Amino acid sequence: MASVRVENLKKIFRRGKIEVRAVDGITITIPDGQAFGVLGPSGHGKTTFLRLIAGLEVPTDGTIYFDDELVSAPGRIVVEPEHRGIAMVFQLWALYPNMTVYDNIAFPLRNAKVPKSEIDKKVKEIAEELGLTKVLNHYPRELSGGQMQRTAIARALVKNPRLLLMDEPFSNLDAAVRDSARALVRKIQRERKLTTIIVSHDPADIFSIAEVAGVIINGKFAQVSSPTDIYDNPANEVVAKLGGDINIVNVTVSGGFIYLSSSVKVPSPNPKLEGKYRLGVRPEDVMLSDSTDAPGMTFAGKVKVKVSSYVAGVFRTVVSPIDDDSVELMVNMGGYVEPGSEKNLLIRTQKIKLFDENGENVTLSALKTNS
Ligand SMILES: Nc1ncnc2c1ncn2[C@@H]1O[C@H](COP(=O)(O)OP(=O)(O)OP(=O)(O)O)[C@@H](O)[C@H]1O
Repeated sequence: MASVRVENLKKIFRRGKIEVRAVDGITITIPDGQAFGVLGPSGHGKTTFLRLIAGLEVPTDGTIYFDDELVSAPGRIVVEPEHRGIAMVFQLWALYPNMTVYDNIAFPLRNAKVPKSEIDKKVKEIAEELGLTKVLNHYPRELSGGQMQRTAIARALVKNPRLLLMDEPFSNLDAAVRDSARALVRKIQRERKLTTIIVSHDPADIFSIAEVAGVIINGKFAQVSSPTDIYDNPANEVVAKLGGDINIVNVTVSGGFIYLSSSVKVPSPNPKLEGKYRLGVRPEDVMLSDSTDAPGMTFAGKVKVKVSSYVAGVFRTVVSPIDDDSVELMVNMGGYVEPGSEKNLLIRTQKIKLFDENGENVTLSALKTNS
């Protein structure tokens, strides 16, 4: 296993006269044994970052070390990808359909010209570890979904990599098997303490596997923290949206209250803030009730239900303050709520976030005041 140390890493692509700064000055250390997740929108440098670590791209600037060994330097690859001890997984599902489980797992070893007897030993060992011994002679079409996943993982791990790199590994799986695939990768990563970097645009991939996550925006890490912290305390509005569904509404903060409309308000978490902000609150931190209180929630005012639709196990219900139709909030409800009905809006105020005009999270910032 290895630690990965990246210093001031840059990759600039040139398309004619246009420069694309795919990776724009990343410095990070991923300790030995850690599962590190890279979350980011499409086209913001996730794959390029991973390819630089793999040695498939030459850095424009900056250095990469595996432990204390320099592997990439400005303008040159010092250690070739095949000598880095890495396994790369692009899609967990992608087994070779015309090869047996045995041959699928043996493939990377044959490629590396490992002697036959050693291949046999290693394939059998990893098959035993992953419960595949009985299906070594089966073809992928004869496997259950779980066996396919385990075969793909066995193939990634058979060379005993010191670093596992995964690029959107679950994107081709159906929702039902995706969860078990994530759980399996997490279990194996934790058991083996295998340094792992997983990149995805899907927060569920990152949050279910990574111990530490970095959010990459425009080739830079906008935030590096625990997944929980990224979800609960996003550095800015873009990170907040990448982390999951969030209501964002324009608000006025005045006299210690945040006004969503003139009649819907909650206490401000920061008495120093005054003026116009954008409020962020996740659907699970808002509820509708006939009562004005619920544990941990604050009554904000009266709202009218606009739409209630069933999505993935919850009724996504859109409401507006009764005195301002232009403000909309999405609330997750356990049952259908009749459009047109009036309800009390309750908000878990300790979970709200306030963003300034630059999108920065100023919820608890003592320095930023607009007075
Ligand atoms: N070989 C290349 N030549 C020119 N531009 C490139 C090349 N590879 C990537 N880019 C550009 O660099 C930027 C970052 O691309 P990258 O693939 O790293 O993003 P990403 O976050 O992985 O996106 P996605 O999730 O869509 O794969 C994009 O603007 C992309 O068009």
